[in-house]
Amino acid sequence: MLQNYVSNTTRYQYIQQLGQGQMSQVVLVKDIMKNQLCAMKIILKELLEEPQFALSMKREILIHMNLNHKNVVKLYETFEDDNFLYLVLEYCNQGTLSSQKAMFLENNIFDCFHQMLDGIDYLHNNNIIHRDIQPDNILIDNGVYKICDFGNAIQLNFDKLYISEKQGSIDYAAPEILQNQDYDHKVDIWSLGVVIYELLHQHKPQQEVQVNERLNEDLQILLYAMLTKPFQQRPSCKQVYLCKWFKKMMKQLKLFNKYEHEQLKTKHLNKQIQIKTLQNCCFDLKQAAVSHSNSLTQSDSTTAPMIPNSIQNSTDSLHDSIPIVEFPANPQM
Ligand SMILES: Nc1ncnc2c1ncn2[C@@H]1O[C@H](COP(=O)(O)OP(=O)(O)OP(=O)(O)O)[C@@H](O)[C@H]1O
Repeated sequence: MLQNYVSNTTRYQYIQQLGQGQMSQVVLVKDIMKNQLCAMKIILKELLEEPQFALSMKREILIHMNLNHKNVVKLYETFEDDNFLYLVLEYCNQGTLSSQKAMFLENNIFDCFHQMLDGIDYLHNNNIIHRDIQPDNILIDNGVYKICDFGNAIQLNFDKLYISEKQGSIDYAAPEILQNQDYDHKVDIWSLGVVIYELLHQHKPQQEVQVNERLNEDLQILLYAMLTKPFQQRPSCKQVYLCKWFKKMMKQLKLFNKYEHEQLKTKHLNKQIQIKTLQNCCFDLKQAAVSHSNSLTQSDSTTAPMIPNSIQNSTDSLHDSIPIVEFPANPQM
């Protein structure tokens, strides 16, 4: 039967069924024009008469079609005929994270962890909260982890920072969602924390989170932080990138940590500003000292100005501690 649906569209050639969602069929097709395999999600249009589902489909398409990131499944195009709505997606040849048989241990969890974080960080930077991060919604293609299923996602307006709509799978949903409280993008950090916890422990965290004490201490700290119930205290994506375990792992694997880079740049800049401020302050003091000594020795203009040692020492010690800083030529000197 599915073969007939797909043959309605001449561009896509049916190959086989990939899976079945609650409201859709997903099939593998070949895009004849691009000579490329794609996953096609086929939705019976009758189902769109249900307002909640229609809203979720609309959101899914509107949000998903504008996304472009390595760790997010691409939505190539959508079209419809009399009976069906079609979503043509990037095909992921290893199925979902939930279907993986591989064991995840401390030494191989980072690969999947940082890829999912990269995808979530991209969404958050575009004001999108996925709200349903769970193993069924992570697809894998040649070892690349990709977030899919934007049916629960929401794009925040600049004026609306907190929402209270109940969404996502209960098992992975943050406490603030389950308790009908206001929430923000940190709900995705909680869900990612549950996914990683589950991969490492083979069960979901209990009410009182207990991380395996044999795991690396810095990873334990990170998991506890991600699974912190008050979301104000839970880290953002950026804070996860900047935690000790992540920085260490990224360095070890020679991966570029953009937030660490940014942090170092800011630190360096701040030091330069601090030095320049201090320097200017020193120059002012030197000027003051010059004027002061001039006023004391008005009758003897050849006397060298008295510059307090403490000021000289302070500039010397700054030079010692930060050798990279170049002092600008100062006409007052
Ligand atoms: N891009 C893809 N590449 C490969 N397989 C896919 C792809 N998209 C979906 N699948 C397969 O189809 C199954 C169903 O897809 P999906 O969960 O997106 O449907 P759904 O209708 O959104 O489901 P639900 O309503 O339960 O969330 C997935 O579990 C997966 O096995």
